[in-house]
Amino acid sequence: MGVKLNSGPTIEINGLKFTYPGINGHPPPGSKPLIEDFNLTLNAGDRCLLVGSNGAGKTTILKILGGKHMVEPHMVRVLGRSAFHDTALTGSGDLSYLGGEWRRDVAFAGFDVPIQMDVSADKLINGVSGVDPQRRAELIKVLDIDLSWRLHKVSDGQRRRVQICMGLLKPYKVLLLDEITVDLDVLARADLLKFLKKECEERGATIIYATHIFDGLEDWPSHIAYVANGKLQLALPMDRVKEMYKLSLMRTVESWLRKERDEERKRRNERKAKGLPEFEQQNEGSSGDVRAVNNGWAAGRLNSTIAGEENFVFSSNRVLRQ
Ligand SMILES: Nc1ncnc2c1ncn2[C@@H]1O[C@H](COP(=O)(O)OP(=O)(O)OP(=O)(O)O)[C@@H](O)[C@H]1O
Repeated sequence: MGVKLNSGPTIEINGLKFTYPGINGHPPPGSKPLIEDFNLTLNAGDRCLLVGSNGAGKTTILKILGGKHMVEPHMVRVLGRSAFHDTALTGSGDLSYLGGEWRRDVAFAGFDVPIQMDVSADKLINGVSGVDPQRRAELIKVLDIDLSWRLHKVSDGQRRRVQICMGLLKPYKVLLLDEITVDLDVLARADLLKFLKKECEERGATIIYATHIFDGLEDWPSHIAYVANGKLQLALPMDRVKEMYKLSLMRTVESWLRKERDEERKRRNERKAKGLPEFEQQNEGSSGDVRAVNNGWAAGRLNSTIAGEENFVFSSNRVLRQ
């Protein structure tokens, strides 16, 4: 549930629209946006799971939030600022993004160090200045890191632990995680998730976590956001999801993705029957409709094919049926 440390939302996505630029740096003429009509509001303490099928747009959304792609400043506000235009947000460590290119490198003293190079965990982790020694020690313990590890000689999972430790050293206010736990063993993943939850509950951090791995996540998120074809299909507090679906998290998400896939197949067959190309031009056409309301809450009309024609407003701790 949201911790009332900050006044106002920590993350606000308002009518986000985004198209990847073509080779000339501009969106190809006539192309449909990859992300469209996307609205989401999160508060301090919220832990939002971002789910969706491969290619749904999760990484793109996280990268936009992380200031890696330019969008109009009003479309994405992190801690009340535009992540792309206000570089101090990431520079200060208030906003941290772990994913994408980060998977190949470790940010170290202003440089990106390839994670396979011959350098010790000690040098990397203790080489970052301005870090609270207690926080550093806690992270080393949580991730069970041996400081004598040399990055080029350890396993993928051990390297990943060092990398995650580096990414969490500064006490971020907003953390964007793009599936970072794939290499971790069950224990390391469970301990990390517990640490991240504590960060939200005690410090009021806000986390968005995009993942396909639901093991051990049952009681982790406070909210879940489901994206399909670049559109937000559903955004709800977890309590509400459990109440509505009465299934495990994995089975719930599975049911959404199955419906989405079946509908997509049906659409393709209909197109074929009409003599149209089976696959639509990328991001052409979409379904779902979500809008923001003025008081900073997000309102979502669930895609009728997913959960029936119902309207919900969610804040960090309650759902109102409209
Ligand atoms: N740099 C790029 N240029 C053009 N299109 C891109 C680029 N990166 C991603 N895309 C396209 O954007 C769509 C969404 O990709 P994205 O990586 O955001 O999906 P995702 O939901 O994170 O998928 P996954 O679960 O597989 O990681 C895909 O169709 C992909 O092909």
